[in-house]
Amino acid sequence: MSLLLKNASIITCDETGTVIEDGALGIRDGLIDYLGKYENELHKKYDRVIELKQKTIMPGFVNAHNHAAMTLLRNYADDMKLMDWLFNKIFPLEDRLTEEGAYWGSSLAMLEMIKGGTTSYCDMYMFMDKTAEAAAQCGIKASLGRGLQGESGDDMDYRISEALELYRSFHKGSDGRIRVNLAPHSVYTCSPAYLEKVARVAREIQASVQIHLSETGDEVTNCVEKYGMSPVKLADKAGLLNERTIAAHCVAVDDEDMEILREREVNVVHNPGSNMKLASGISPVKTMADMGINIALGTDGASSNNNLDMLEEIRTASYLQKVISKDPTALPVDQVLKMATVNGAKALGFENTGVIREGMAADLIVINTQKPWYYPRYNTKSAIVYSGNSSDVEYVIIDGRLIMEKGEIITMDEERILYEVQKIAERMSSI
Ligand SMILES: CSC[C@H]1O[C@@H](n2cnc3c(O)ncnc32)[C@H](O)[C@@H]1O
Ligand SMILES: [Zn+2]
Repeated sequence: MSLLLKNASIITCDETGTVIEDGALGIRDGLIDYLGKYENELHKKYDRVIELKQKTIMPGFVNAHNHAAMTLLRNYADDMKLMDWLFNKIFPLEDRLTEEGAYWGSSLAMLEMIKGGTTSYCDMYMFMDKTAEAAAQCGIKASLGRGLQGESGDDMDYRISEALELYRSFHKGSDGRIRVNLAPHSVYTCSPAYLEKVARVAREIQASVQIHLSETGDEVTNCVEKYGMSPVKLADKAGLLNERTIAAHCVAVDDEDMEILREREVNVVHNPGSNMKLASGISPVKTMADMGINIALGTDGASSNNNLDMLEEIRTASYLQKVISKDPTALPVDQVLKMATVNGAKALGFENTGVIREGMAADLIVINTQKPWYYPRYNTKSAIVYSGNSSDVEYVIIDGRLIMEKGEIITMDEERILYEVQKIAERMSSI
């Protein structure tokens, strides 16, 4: 079905930050086939026309670091430091996670992401075949990695085998909406030999790699004590760092680390909400972006954030860099919007999304900007970044398909997801 969206402000997130007022956007075969002012009779070329007066179209957000099924652990363990939170609360509860839990927890995350305007995301977790099923049902674009942790021996091979099985079954599935990556968790849960093995396998199949890297000062101190080098240097020595690598966090990085990340063309994912809640620190993303490193944005899992709201991450990212640099020009509107869209698409290897342009995939959201907090309208992009609400997202379109219309999710059963999740959470936490 072809679709024409008309009379909207269109934020393109293109190179020059173009905004088209009273614009029209045509969609055919999943792609944007018209972008510009409404022209007479244009509507006759499309099967359906949606009138969007006072509304704003922009690219869907790309959440470049998440653990979807962790919605099941939302509000389970708060106000703790990373290592205490992870090893004493999260890992033990995750040992009780089942396939069913992963499916419904992932579905809940997708429901929340779609409602907040996210059209693509990256995941590292367990039971990823179940997450892939949920993604296929939802229609969201997803880069999925089975989390890998290991020291040596058989154990490491069994997890990597699972990751390869996931790759064979789902990579480029759902009309290309699902990708599979390799996901070594971190330098503190994987031995150097294990990281080397993952790097070798990734090279063989040309897969993307995602890893938590230098999330805290403690991680760096322990790594230097144990291996005599920083996590970035260790990951580089293992052969893990290249233009297909997604490095989440990069909070505790020094000049040499950042130079390595730049040289290897690593994609860094900034997770300001999680970094603040776990008191991990503030990533020097302005410095890294100024060096030319591709910086994307992510929420991290719902247990360390505690939501999957990309608009909140956008605002937090901008404010945090202004505060630490004492420079209000740090991470201005256009830059932070790109981090949440086109930079994320690049990081995840989704080449055809993140920007509104003819020929690109129609991965779009419509925000109802006819609300008090968007007025007066001097600058639509600023209004969205600094005073917008994710609950104002009314339409979500992915590959030209309506996933949400007037706030109603079309592809998933919202009521059932909430019911199943509550049942599973009660079962998990009561054992
Ligand atoms: C092995 S699957 C992924 C693994 O990552 C854990 N996790 C979630 N958030 C973080 C974070 O901020 N730093 C490190 N690890 C994190 C999650 O609980 C899973 O066990
Ligand atoms: Zn994470």
